[in-house]
Amino acid sequence: MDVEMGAKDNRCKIVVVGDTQCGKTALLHVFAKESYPENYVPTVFENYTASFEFDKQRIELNMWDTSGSSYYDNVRPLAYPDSDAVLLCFDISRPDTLESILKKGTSLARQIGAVAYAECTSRYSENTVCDVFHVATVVSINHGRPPIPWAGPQPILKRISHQPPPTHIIDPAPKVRKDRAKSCVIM
Ligand SMILES: Nc1nc2c(ncn2[C@@H]2O[C@H](COP(=O)(O)OP(=O)(O)OP(=O)(O)O)[C@@H](O)[C@H]2O)c(=O)[nH]1
Repeated sequence: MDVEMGAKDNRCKIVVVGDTQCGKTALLHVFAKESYPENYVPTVFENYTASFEFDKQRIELNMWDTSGSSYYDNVRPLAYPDSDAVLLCFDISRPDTLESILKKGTSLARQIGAVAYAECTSRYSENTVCDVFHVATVVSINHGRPPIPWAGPQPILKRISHQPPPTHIIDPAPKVRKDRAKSCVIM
């Protein structure tokens, strides 16, 4: 996760990438609009905002939803400049989406120094979605450091573990819990 936090305004730009239909829009919709989108509408580019108080600071997240379609491979990178965090998403019930994001995203993750891994289900648990964005926020305001000091007593961060070195991401593969998790995020 690449993090460059504006010290004065606490504004973060978070870009969400991953294969088509892996659940990016649902993730953002649940977090920013507190509702689950029942109908699938393919995204080209979409922006969401959310503001909240975190660790006695006012945080404003500006979240960029991108298309997972290869048709937009050339325009997607236009979203990356100035981002504080890039969420590399995959669908835990579709291993091909993990392979794909690892192929496309591992060099990006290495380049930017990915720091955390989280699972969530937008459909069944808003809390798990909040976990993802809380960790993204923690890492952002910690200037890219993984959320170790936060991982203990706070249930909200329980699911979060350090991302292993990229070569270990697939082996062992993340546990598949099709009933609960849909979207997973490597930050
Ligand atoms: N069961 C389940 N389905 C989900 C979940 N999140 C998204 N979906 C479904 O997966 C489909 C795709 O979701 P989107 O969020 O639109 O996927 P996307 O990654 O934004 O897709 P693109 O715009 O094509 O890149 C939709 O039918 C959603 O209802 C989830 O957590 N659980």
